[in-house]
Amino acid sequence: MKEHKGANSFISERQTVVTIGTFDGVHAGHRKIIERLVNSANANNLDSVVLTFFPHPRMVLQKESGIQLINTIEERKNLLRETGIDHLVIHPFTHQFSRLTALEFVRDILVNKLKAKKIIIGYDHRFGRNRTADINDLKQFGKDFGFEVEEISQQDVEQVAVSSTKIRNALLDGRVERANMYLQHPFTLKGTIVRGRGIGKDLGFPTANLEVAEDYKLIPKNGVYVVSTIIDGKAVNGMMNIGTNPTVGGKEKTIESYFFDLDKDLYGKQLEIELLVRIRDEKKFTSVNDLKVAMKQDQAFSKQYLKDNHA
Ligand SMILES: Cc1cc2nc3c(=O)[nH]c(=O)nc-3n(C[C@H](O)[C@H](O)[C@H](O)COP(=O)(O)O)c2cc1C
Ligand SMILES: Nc1ncnc2c1ncn2[C@@H]1O[C@H](COP(=O)(O)OP(=O)(O)O)[C@@H](O)[C@H]1O
Repeated sequence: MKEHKGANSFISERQTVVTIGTFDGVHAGHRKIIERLVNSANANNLDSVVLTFFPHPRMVLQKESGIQLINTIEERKNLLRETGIDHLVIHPFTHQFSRLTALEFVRDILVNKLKAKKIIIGYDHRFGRNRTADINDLKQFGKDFGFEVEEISQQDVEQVAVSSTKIRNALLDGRVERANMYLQHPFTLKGTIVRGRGIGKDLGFPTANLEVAEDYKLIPKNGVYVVSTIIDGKAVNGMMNIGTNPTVGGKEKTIESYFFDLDKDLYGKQLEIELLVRIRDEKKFTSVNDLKVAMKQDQAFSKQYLKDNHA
């Protein structure tokens, strides 16, 4: 997969078949559409192109919406790489870009830059300034400019939309097993290990604090989770707490993990941590000792869960 930082720097030998979308989560439904794209490209001797926008249009046009995405752009890129597409075009979505008319978008971007011979698109897709154009306009443009339009049916579009929403809702509810089932891969949190308040070691459970740089990344519901990651090339399991540490008078929301059978300085490391299942709510215990007891129970639960489900 070749990555292009915008349609302007796109180069390909052959003409292309293009699909347009956010593909947040790159879940089962997205994979079906992308499979159609790749098969169509192969059958017609075309290159397959996914055109996506970043920042997400709502991050630019409705800043206050506080949009939360399942994937950061980096994660989305890595997941799309596995699907076998030839090109990923990440076009910068700016106010200026949003002012392009439908004609300008089709002619200048899809036809002239991306060399589209075919476009696979949802029946309800709208585009161009103020989203004025629809799929019938696109079909008419196709006649004018010589490309074909393949429509994704209402049923298929709804399935995709529903599952993105379902995944977000499941994560916000802490139902990560359910989310992972829809995703067909584990939901992850990726970031840098930073210093906390240094209380963990005293508790007997040193916890690596994960700082996620992207403010638009969806963070699942507060609580305790069984997790898995790779540290220095080795698979490591552990348990994570997302919350404010009320027992020790914390205020800020932190994401911290204790990893089993590991004793290593992790400060500054980049980790991508898979969330597997939620164990319980975060609680305000009456003593640090009660917290310790709970964490020992969490550890026992996690190990049993990993044994049963993650051998
Ligand atoms: C598995 C796990 C479960 C936790 N559960 C709770 C909890 O229920 N309530 C709470 O106040 N803190 C909880 N914590 C957070 C601890 O209070 C935290 O690890 C400790 O304050 C260390 O913070 P530090 O790394 O910033 O020093 C939990 C941490 C882990 C790793
Ligand atoms: N098994 C482990 N799991 C998590 N962190 C560990 C482990 N062993 C050592 N560490 C180190 O200990 C640090 C956490 O210790 P802690 O006392 O909780 O301090 P802090 O408040 O800075 O997170 C981690 O960031 C990591 O560098």
